[in-house]
Amino acid sequence: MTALKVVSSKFASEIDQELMGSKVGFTLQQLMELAGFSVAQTIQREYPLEQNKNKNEVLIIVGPGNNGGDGLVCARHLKLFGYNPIVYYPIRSKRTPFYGQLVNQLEFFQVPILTEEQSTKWVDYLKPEKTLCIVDAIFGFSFKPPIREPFGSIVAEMHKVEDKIPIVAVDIPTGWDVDEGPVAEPHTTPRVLVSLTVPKPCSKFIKPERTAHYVGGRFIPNHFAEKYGFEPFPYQGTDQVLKL
Ligand SMILES: NC(=O)C1=CN([C@@H]2O[C@H](COP(=O)(O)OP(=O)(O)OC[C@H]3O[C@@H](n4cnc5c(N)ncnc54)[C@H](O)[C@@H]3O)[C@@H](O)[C@H]2O)[C@@H](O)CC1
Ligand SMILES: [K+]
Repeated sequence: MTALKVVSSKFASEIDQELMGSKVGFTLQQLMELAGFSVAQTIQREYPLEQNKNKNEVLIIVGPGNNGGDGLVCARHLKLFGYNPIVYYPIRSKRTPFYGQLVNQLEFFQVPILTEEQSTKWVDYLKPEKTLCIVDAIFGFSFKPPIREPFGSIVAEMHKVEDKIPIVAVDIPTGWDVDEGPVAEPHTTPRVLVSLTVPKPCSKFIKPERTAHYVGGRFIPNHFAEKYGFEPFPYQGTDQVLKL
């Protein structure tokens, strides 16, 4: 058990900017690949296929920003791990051509992405007998409540099924205020939270008996963590995630 250390939404975005600034020089693509990979690795730890013989579907709900991008990457890795990911991507980002490339990769990997027509019936893809978990890649640390449509209705539907089908939240449980936690409706309560780089303050509101907490996105050196005032996480070996 590691002492929980958090950074505010303001620091989280500063960390991002510094990593992708001219001095350090990471690209968004590099960080997103590791972030999405770490979410897929967490799912493999929490819901191994060997222990879930008749279930292999994972519904990945993808939002319009970088949190959504992490979800697209996660879907590709899950497919490689032997899962059957299905992607629901209601508002496709045009922010950079990179999102289109991630979608092309999913098509290449034969990962289904719900069409506009299928999207109206996306809840039909939530089947407790088949769906291992839902990946909440809707919003991350740039979310500001109140939630706008169509995501308000989507989150309300997720909340209805969350006791039957576990939700794995990427970085922030969607609907939660990044610093204040589950203060607004609608919101979901995940079974698993994967904090990226370092947990955000809202993670203090998760209940350990309900939600397993992992940190992933293993891409910063120890001196950088210390500069932002948090202890480096003791990842083991080649692991991309650490259960807190
Ligand atoms: N260093 C890191 O930790 C990394 C973070 N990444 C991911 O990037 C995320 C942050 O990405 P972004 O800054 O793109 O932001 P988000 O993905 O959190 O969300 C931004 C999008 O949400 C919309 N939005 C915000 N509030 C809304 C509301 N109330 N209703 C409806 N739409 C709303 C915005 O218009 C924008 O399109 C992180 O949480 C993490 O998942 C990774 O992709 C890369 C590395
Ligand atoms: K999320």
